Amino acid sequence: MKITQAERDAVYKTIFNRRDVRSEFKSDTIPDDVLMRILTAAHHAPSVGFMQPWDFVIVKSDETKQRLKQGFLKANAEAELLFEGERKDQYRALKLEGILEAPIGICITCDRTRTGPVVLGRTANLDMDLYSSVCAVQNLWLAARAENIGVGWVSIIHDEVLHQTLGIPEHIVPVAYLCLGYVSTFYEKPELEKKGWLRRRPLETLIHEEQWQAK
Ligand SMILES: Cc1cc2c(cc1C)N(C[C@H](O)[C@H](O)[C@H](O)COP(=O)(O)O)c1[nH]c(=O)[nH]c(=O)c1N2
Repeated sequence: MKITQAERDAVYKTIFNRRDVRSEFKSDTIPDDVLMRILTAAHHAPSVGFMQPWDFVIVKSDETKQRLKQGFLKANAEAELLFEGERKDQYRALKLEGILEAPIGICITCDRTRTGPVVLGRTANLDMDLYSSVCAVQNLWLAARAENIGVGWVSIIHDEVLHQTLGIPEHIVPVAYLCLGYVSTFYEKPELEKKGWLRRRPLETLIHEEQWQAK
């Protein structure tokens, strides 16, 4: 199957216009068939040895979201202490999650035992299963963008909060907690860039010919 030029352009358009969304969620429900398309895209991510180590925990209730929000507030208060001076003020002014506003939360996990102790491709580096679940996150993020649905990754929360709140078994790793919803707007640039936190690095400073060079 050959990808046409228009289809190629649509893929790049989706990649370049994907954003991390925190503040612009609308309360509109995501229809089940749309959610299933997005989850199916996540489930078609590459995985080491075709291990498919992911599960998807879907969060819709206010009660669960409130508990997760408390977890965020605690972790965020700890995070604030790590920044100093002006940077701390800047950090405090950022909104870094949309847990309550987003109609749906999805926790993508990694079952490190899924296909037994020896997995094709995971023999030299055991973390390949985690990387596989991250591939599912990215597929979900891009598929959601193609559906005009925003996604925000909330990592300022301790794993134990996700384990306890979502009943995730101990041997399963919560890889990502994602907030999903239709949005009022997608920013053209990363919000952290827009708000002066960091800028995109020039690509040419990140490309190394043959050998890694300090740049
Ligand atoms: C692993 C990981 C974890 C997080 C994020 C991303 C990733 C990949 N990002 C989003 C991040 O800030 C964002 O991707 C960058 O700022 C670039 O912006 P765009 O995604 O291009 O809009 C993110 N954003 C946020 O507001 N709170 C968070 O806890 C996190 N955590």
